Amino acid sequence: MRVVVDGVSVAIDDNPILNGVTLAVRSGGVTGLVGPNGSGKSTLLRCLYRALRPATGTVLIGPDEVWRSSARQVGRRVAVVTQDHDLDNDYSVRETVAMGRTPHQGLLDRESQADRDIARAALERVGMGWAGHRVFATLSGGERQRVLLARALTQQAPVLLLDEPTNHLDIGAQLELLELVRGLGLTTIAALHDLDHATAYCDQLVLLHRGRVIATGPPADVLSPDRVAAVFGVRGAIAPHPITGRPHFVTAPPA
Ligand SMILES: Nc1ncnc2c1ncn2[C@@H]1O[C@H](COP(=O)(O)OP(=O)(O)OP(=O)(O)O)[C@@H](O)[C@H]1O
Repeated sequence: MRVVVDGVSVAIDDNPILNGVTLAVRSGGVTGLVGPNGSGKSTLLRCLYRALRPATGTVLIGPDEVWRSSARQVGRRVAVVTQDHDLDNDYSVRETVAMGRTPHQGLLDRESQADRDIARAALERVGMGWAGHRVFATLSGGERQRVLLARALTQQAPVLLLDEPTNHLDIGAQLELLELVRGLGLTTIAALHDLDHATAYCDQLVLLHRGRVIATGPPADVLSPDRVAAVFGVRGAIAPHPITGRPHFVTAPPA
């Protein structure tokens, strides 16, 4: 399912946060949102999952404008894993993952066997099948992150939004999660800090700087040494990976 953002601007307390952001994300690919701290990545994602209404501009998920759709309609099309872990409750892991079925259920519907099967399969898929009975808030940060991905998969939405999905994960789990996400075949948009992961796992990158899109395209085009120096203040280059031979981003402090 395509995602099209057209002229989206957001201001908070008169401070411009996003400024005329326009981009198109094709169906089924992985798009990385990259940019320095505070460049607007999370804010843009919030506009996509209907948590924040832009002052101007439109967001299309498939054929429908997000703010002309109900939260429930958007919930069937867009699943999201954010950094905000709600720990102020004692929901079990199983209950947390089952919440992903909400957009598919009527107000008075009870959880069906099919709902339970979908949730269980998602939990198994992220390697957390053993944790169903645990209280979500008692899990480690990395375990919680995987459970929230399972909840997103349980939503069975064609578009997956991820805000720093590898945060809290050890290096092996980071690569495992990125491989898993790539293999899902969903239209995925992920805010990523690690430019090497962005290079290795994304079909296209969107580089944000001070709320504006500076460049979009394949990682090797977007992360040119000049642009990386101008935006991040470091020396960076894409070179063949010594193990895989595939493009990989390497960085060095300023000369
Ligand atoms: N509710 C808010 N009130 C005031 N300023 C905000 C609010 N939300 C975001 N901002 C500001 O908007 C800018 C963009 O924030 P955002 O979280 O989108 O950036 P980001 O690129 O995701 O950053 P990071 O990489 O640090 O997570 C920042 O300067 C932030 O301080």
